[in-house]
Amino acid sequence: MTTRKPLIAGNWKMNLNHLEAIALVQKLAFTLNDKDLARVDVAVLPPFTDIRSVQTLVDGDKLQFLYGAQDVSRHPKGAYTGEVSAAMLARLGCSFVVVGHSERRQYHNEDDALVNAKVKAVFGADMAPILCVGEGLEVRKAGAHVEHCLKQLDAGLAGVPAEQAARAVIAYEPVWAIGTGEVATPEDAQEVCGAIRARLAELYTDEVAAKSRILYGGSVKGDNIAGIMAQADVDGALVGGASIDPAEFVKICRY
Ligand SMILES: O=C(CO)COP(=O)(O)O
Repeated sequence: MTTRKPLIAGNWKMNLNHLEAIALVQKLAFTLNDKDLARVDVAVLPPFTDIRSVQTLVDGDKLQFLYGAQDVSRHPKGAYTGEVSAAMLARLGCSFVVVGHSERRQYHNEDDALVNAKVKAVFGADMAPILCVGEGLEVRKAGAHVEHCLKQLDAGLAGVPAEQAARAVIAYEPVWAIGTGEVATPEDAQEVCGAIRARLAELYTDEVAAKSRILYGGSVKGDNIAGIMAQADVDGALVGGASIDPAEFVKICRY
């Protein structure tokens, strides 16, 4: 049986100023010890402008943290004003890039084709995408949530070969649970995460499915993480609001 090391990733979104960002990483570094980091992978996902500083802290103090970005350009280079390429992020030591977050799908009109192109750009630069899927409230009420998420998964991974897919991190983030305080039940999280793993086995192989880490995201806090992590197919969490509060994030990492 493949054992998957849990991953707790903090998506800071567009929060914190530069000094607060540095202070947060320093607090996490001070609090999380080798035992914690042997048990779980901990990653922070700052805005682009803070990644270089996070890299300096991680390299300078030989911290065991991972880090990544919240978005990436689909283009490799060239005249794309305002864009940041996957190669640029890889050179900054990023391990992960969030792709297809519902906030980008919703506010920046990112469709499945763009999400797929970004997933490929991230793999092409030897990083791992954190591919987000998740349904809105209407879809859930209609009982079509599993189907909806699998469709987003299929589209996000279209044309991605098995050797890359095994590195993918998939995050199930129901839109109705993001920033609302309304966390999914552990059973809800397991239903969709289990379906995602079964689909990875169909799309690729049992081995790919067994290796891929599947996260839950949406109102994860220190007092609800344990039940979610107890589920067979939940390998970690993508944490928003609680990830910029060091005490709360540490509590989550120590679920
Ligand atoms: O969107 C999320 C992480 O990507 C979840 O955000 P919250 O934890 O604030 O609900």
